[in-house]
Amino acid sequence: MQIDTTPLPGLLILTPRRFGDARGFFSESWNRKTLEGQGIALDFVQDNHSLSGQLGTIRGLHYQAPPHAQDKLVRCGRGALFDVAVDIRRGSPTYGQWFGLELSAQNGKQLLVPKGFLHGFVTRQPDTEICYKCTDYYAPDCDGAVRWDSCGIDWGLSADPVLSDKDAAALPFAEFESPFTWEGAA
Ligand SMILES: Cc1cn([C@H]2C[C@H](O)[C@@H](COP(=O)(O)OP(=O)(O)O[C@H]3O[C@@H](C)C(=O)[C@@H](O)[C@H]3O)O2)c(=O)[nH]c1=O
Repeated sequence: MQIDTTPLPGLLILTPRRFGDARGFFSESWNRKTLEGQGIALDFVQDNHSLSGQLGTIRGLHYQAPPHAQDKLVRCGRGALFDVAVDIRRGSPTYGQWFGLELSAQNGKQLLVPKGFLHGFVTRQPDTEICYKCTDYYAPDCDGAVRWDSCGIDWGLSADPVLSDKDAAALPFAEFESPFTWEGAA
């Protein structure tokens, strides 16, 4: 697995090796033992998969608060998306900063989004599927959202995005009080 850092401490890009042949390719998108050897020890307990039909669909920006905060390993199963994480660890040298990366079925890249980050994405192709593993179970009482257009993110949109009612009504970043601290970061 190739591991690349980003400008935001703890946010990593994981690119699995692909073994190509006449049928296509094989790759290990997660291997606990291998990754532990590379300094990433995580216990994933839930695997999520969603489909967004329309190009320009945004899901986000989401987090789960402690005690059910989640690390997420995100990849694209079909199509292409621009995946975004925002540092919300109070006291972090990069608090409030965002990083985005194209994840596609073709490039196979994965974003490892640790606890203490908002996460969201915009689809860059119709019928795009996202798959992500999480280190804690879904906990609706700890579910939180910040408005997609309140963090200065360049989503690369040429029209209004498709949003859920929940995401359209989310709190702007300026009014958001993060439950995460830099000191609490693993
Ligand atoms: C996230 C989640 C949702 N659900 C249910 C609740 C709801 O009825 C339905 C749709 O939920 P949402 O609208 O929150 O789905 P969605 O907007 O796709 O939410 C996801 O967005 C991305 C960006 C993330 O980072 C995820 O952690 C998650 O927050 O699915 C679960 O049963 N388990 C889960 O883990």
